[in-house]
Amino acid sequence: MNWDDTAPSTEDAPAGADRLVGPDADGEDTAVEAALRPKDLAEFVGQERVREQLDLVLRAARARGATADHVLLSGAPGLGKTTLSMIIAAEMGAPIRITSGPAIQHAGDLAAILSSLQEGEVLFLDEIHRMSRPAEEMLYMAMEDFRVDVIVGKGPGATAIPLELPPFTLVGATTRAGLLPPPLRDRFGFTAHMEFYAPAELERVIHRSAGLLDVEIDADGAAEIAGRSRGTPRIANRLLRRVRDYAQVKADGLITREIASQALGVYEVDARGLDRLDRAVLTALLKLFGGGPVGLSTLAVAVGEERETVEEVAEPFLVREGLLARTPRGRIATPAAWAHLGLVPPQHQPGGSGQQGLFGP
Ligand SMILES: Nc1ncnc2c1ncn2[C@@H]1O[C@H](COP(=O)(O)OP(=O)(O)OP(=O)(O)O)[C@@H](O)[C@H]1O
Ligand SMILES: [Mg+2]
Repeated sequence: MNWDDTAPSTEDAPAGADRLVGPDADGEDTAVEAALRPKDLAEFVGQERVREQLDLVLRAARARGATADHVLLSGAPGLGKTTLSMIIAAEMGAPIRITSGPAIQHAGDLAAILSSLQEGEVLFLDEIHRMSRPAEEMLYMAMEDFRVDVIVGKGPGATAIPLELPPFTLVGATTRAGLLPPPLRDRFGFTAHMEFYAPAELERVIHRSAGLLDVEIDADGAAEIAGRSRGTPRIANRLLRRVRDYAQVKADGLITREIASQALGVYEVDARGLDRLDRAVLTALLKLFGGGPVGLSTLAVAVGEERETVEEVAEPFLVREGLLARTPRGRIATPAAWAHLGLVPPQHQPGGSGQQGLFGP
């Protein structure tokens, strides 16, 4: 049993990975994302500050005829980190090599990759926070001095053979910048913090994807999907595909506000982007516990889910949306939660417990 609330979850098969509004890529996403990825900075929607800063970094490097500084991309899943890494390579006219932290368990794995890089190449290291310690230490030196020490042999006879590397650009991506050791974080010349997207930006993502997928959609239809996409382009693209199916089967193909709303109703994604699990958690909190405070375990039992599922799959978005708050005394619902589910909070009488409306006579 895991009593440590701050322990990172195992990320191999995240609970809720099959949700329509889940932030992680599913099999279908993987197949279509390549086609929907913006190819250069100009096509990349939103993230104005990141785009402007990155544009300067890349332009300056190009003007100097140099390899760009190492870049760290941090942000929630589905916000465009992989996409940006490919854009960095494209903008630099450089090839890109793609690997990930979990794939590099031994320092030797990293040495093999580093020593085969071409000059100027972009090395994309996804989930960089999940690299092993020895590999991480090798990376420090590679990033700073473009050199690695390859250890040959074992025990007292082991020797370190220095190996020069061509200059390269490391692009690291992480959903948890806080887990990166400071010496690693400090070796990046530029860190881009990716934010959730505003509805208007998601509308642009949706119109762009609709064009590429040859789907007809009007402005209101795009706005309706954007409002349910939880600030995440990956979710926007996924909802667009489901609404397209509905529009083809049930209507003439054109996505209007009404069609989008009906389609996402079928998939139980509500006007604010909550799905069935999110609403079950909120409903239990409001109806069974008068809005809380209630402990996580009790809440999980009430909705028939694992504690971790409620905590890691449902709660982050509910907290972000200001519908639920985690307090030392337990989970509580905010006034916005009552309003969203169309329920009336129990009367708060002076000096009363606040639960009399539900539990009183
Ligand atoms: N700014 C953007 N403009 C247009 N489309 C975008 C943008 N950002 C992301 N997308 C689209 O969203 C999808 C997911 O993006 P991407 O794979 O880059 O996310 P990620 O941050 O790498 O996610 P993960 O953390 O799961 O690896 C892609 O299909 C991409 O086309
Ligand atoms: Mg990615």
